[in-house]
Amino acid sequence: MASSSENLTTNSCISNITESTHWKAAAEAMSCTFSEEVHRMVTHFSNLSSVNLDGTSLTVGQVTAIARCANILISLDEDTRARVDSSFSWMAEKSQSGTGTHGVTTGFGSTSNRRTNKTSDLQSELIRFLNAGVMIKEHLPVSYAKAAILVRTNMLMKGYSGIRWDLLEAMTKLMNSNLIPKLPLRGTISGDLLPLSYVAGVLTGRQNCKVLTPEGKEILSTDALKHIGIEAPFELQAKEGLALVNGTSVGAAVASTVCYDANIIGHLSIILSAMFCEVMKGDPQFTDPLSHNLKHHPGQIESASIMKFLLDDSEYMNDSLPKLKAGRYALRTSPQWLGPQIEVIRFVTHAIEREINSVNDNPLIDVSRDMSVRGGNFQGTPIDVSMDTIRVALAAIGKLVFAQFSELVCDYYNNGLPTNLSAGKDPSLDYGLKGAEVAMAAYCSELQYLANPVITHVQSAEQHNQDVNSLGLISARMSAEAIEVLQLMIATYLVGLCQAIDLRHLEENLHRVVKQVVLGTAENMHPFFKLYKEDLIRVVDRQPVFSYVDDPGNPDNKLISQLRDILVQKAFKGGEDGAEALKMVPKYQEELIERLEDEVAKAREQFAKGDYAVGMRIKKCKTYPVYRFVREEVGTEMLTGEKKVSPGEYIEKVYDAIKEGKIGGVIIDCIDAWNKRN
Ligand SMILES: N[C@@H](Cc1ccccc1)C(=O)O
Repeated sequence: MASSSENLTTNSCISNITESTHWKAAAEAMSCTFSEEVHRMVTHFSNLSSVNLDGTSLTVGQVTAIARCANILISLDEDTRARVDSSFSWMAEKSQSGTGTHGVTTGFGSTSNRRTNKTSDLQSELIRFLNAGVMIKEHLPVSYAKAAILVRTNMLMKGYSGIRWDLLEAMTKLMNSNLIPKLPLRGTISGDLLPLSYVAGVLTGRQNCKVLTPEGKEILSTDALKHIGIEAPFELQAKEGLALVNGTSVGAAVASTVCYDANIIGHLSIILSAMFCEVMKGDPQFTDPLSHNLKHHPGQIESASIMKFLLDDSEYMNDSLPKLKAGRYALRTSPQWLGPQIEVIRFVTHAIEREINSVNDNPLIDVSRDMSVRGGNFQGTPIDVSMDTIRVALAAIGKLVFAQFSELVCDYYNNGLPTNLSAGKDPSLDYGLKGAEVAMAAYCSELQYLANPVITHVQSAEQHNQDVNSLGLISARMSAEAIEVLQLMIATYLVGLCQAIDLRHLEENLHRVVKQVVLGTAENMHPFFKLYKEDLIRVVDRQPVFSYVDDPGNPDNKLISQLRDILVQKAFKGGEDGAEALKMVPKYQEELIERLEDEVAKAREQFAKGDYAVGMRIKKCKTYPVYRFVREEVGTEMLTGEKKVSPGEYIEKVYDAIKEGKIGGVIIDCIDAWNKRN
């Protein structure tokens, strides 16, 4: 993705590039499917062992991998060295010539009317006064700080900032040794001046700037520098302080990880909607391409196509058990709902990928034109707008997950599954996922609250010099929080879906036994009963197993009463034979009850031991990787009141596995064939 805009920001003849070139590059970067892009992103993330920074080709997958893994080696692309060096030399020369360059020989921001020729001292003072953060209780998580340094280094490679190569090398060595400057969590508005000033503080050996070791120990900046072979801290030269701090790298780094996770969640929610259709025994017609092609939104079309692919020969769609007539909106319109969200996620991801490969410094040095240019690329509006927007999409996905989960756990909607999805023998002592349902509502509410925009909260700052400022990092942090909450919802939902799949399996096994008992008992009665076998089977097939199976011996349960009714009706119309058969109905009922109690109990025991008369449908489904992940890779089982394991114990395990990045592979396993098919 980044590669398609490659060179648009490094070309020395930038003025020759027309506006439309960039729109074209942005559009062309979207020419593959969302799935292909997610596939590539996950592969970047999972197989990364090294990254060579050249200022143009960094991806959100790479940033996320480096944020989260300690052993990815970062190097600087030697081919870019000449341009970095020449911008530094240009600045060094000009700083002596007495021309006023903002932040080089003048003061900063609203105070740029001041003048000095002590260019090095000015940069030290910049870092000192920007070290205004507080880190006693909280600081920016180390993973984000590392990603921020990565993104900053990448942008400095572009050669418009007037910074020494040695400083870039020092930043790279710090990252490779996992010695990460401690940055404040809060205090940034447009450019990430405050947090980045602590990176500069470490490089210049400031005593208040600390570094965190891989073991989480806090060490002095000077000790960290010694560790990477730098005995004397750097003395910043003209413009170098500004080059380090005046930009969007921290917000862009956090936003990169948000985009990575959002792509995974966005894609997963398409797969989970198909799985929802399977366990609900929904009608898959909602995936028919006609609807989607006629609406012609690419995200919707792709979502529906993936769902159709997953459902086309799904074992759940092909059995004889009752189907949902028309799914509710959370199922039937899931492609319409998810399509726009993945379009937003994609668009945002591309914007963030442009940002991490952009020049977001000020002032800029154009050696080719022998001038510096004052502008405002530190303004992180692309980050704020992207992160505000993605949060709305995340909230909408969460809403869908909530709606699907709510249908699934309620027997009024779930097409024959037990209420609360409780799987125990005695529903009065098993409330299944009721607690998880409550938690889900809490998560969903928090997520919707987080969807509020940040950009509407801008204050005019720094004596009205920064009278609009983008708050990119704040918005990225809020989005990272939204991701956390949504991941909790997804983990909870996954446990619910797998519970439902196991219940369908139990249902089938019990259904088989009930059918045998109903017919077997009829066989032993009056021959008349045999004539009505089909009717008896129809009753068994239509009546959901879980509506009677917890109390199979109760003569008033729905199965027994319907069987009795049908036999009585038929007997009344059956002449002499019927009259005789009618007398047998009480006996049939008595025997049926006795055998059902016995056989159902036995079948339950057998099922609990993993001895299945009817195999697992899910194993033959294209969504099986999801089930396998939750049950085998994570290590969970069907929950029952009898087993004493609480839902939270399993949800936590699933959440943990998601956090470890394991769900990406599950998505690839599910849609690999779909990707290849295209
Ligand atoms: N971001 C400001 C520079 C600045 C630095 C430090 C404090 C205030 C302002 C600019 O480039 O215009």
